[in-house]
Amino acid sequence: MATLQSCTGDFVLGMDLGTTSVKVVLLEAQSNRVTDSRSFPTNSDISCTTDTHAKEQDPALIIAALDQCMDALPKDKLKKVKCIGVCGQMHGIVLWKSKSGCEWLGKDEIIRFIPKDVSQLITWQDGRCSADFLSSIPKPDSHLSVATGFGCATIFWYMKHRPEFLSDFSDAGTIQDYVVSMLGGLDKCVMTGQNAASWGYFNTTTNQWNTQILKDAGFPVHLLPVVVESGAVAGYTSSEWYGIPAHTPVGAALGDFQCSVYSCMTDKGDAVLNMSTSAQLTFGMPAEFSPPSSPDTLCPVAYFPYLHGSYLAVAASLNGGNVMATFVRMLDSWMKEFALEVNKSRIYSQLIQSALAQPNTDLTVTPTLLGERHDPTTSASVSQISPSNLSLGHMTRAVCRGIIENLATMMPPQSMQAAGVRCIIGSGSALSCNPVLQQEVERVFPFPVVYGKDVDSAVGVAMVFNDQT
Ligand SMILES: Nc1ncnc2c1ncn2[C@@H]1O[C@H](COP(=O)(O)OP(=O)(O)O)[C@@H](O)[C@H]1O
Ligand SMILES: O=C(CO)[C@@H](O)[C@H](O)[C@H](O)[C@H](O)COP(=O)(O)O
Repeated sequence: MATLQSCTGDFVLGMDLGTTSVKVVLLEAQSNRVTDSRSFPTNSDISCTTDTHAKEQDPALIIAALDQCMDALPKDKLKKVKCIGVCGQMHGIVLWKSKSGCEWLGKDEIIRFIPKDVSQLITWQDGRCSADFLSSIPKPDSHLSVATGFGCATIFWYMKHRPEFLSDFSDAGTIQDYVVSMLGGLDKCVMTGQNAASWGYFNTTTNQWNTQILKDAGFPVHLLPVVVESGAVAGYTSSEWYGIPAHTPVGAALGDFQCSVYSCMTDKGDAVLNMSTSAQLTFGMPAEFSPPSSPDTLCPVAYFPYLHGSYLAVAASLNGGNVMATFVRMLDSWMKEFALEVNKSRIYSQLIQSALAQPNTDLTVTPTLLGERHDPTTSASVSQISPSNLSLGHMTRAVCRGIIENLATMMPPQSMQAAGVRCIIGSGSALSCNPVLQQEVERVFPFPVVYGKDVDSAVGVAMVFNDQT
């Protein structure tokens, strides 16, 4: 596998293909400082009328948001990029035809690609694999269980319900693997253990897919990506791209949650609370830790591969910033019924302002709109309602409190203390843009809390590849 030792250039480009937005940063290699960052929402959700559990996104719109970001970065600096690091939403799957997954276009001196023979992205929020369905597929040889929204579970679902869909494609990966494949002109998708673990049927100890188990079940194993080390180079840009020279190294894609950790964890006693569309509370396991041999499906804490063979203990909640976003969408649609049009960011700022003026509430919101992987059938609820606690401030405070308390239920502060945690680092834009969530973190957890910025995963992936050179 190629290395980065001999790369010259002044900047590393970091990219995070998130569930809600795409973020890019330019990291100055010498100082390890971010000089420029851009973020654009993808607005890529596809509404599926036939299956309400389906959660899909349009890759063309994700790449359009990436184009907006790239177009807004300083052109002189892009010419001096020495390496590209990519991360993004884990677990999900997109399929494509390996020879024609994109088309390259050149206009006004800008060379870019657009998706061509590519499926929709079936995301980590997808709920089409029911508990019954999941119990009908083989048991994995892994310490990680398989949940709905995981790439391999989604392939099993298509095998049963729409096998002809799969035969249209020769390659598959997460959306971040797709981007790496297109930039590098790869014939076969490569994937790091971080993303492979998020698909299920991957043994993190041997760093291999459960190929025999999958073959025995008739699974199309030719769709499985080739696994490489986290931190490895996947290939080199096959063309100039937004001024970045051809032949620039592209790192194999990493998970967004591991990259958010890399951007800010400096000490063994640090835990990281990342909140974007979803939320993860995590801390590093000792170097000698090895995971159990089989999964505990009822445990809210999982052990995900990080770097150099180490693991992160993580409470990965499906209910983070998306809960606030759903609340905002609900208010927006109610107001539209009254023929009122209020800008979404105005709704966020009013909610936050109202909740800051309401520091406490007895209203209780259980925020688990999407269930949780260890408890998929749980749903959200509002309780302890009284005539005096129905203001916007009470409701927003209760939503934010519920999101944080749910995380504390999944990873209790006592267990964090016992593991040596002394400080929480807050990251992700849902947290950095919302002081009410910040107050609730500080109230619920008995640790000092410090905050990062809103583009942390993009910074983290740039740092990973800068540290290799
Ligand atoms: N104007 C805003 N004020 C506060 N929070 C916001 C605002 N807009 C979006 N958010 C929060 O940010 C979340 C999305 O964060 P983002 O970093 O874009 O996610 P991802 O990395 O998953 O793409 C939303 O789910 C919402 O909770
Ligand atoms: O579920 C996990 C890890 O198991 C998540 O932490 C993982 O980061 C996924 O990428 C997210 O669910 C999606 O990330 P984001 O778009 O919410 O930032």
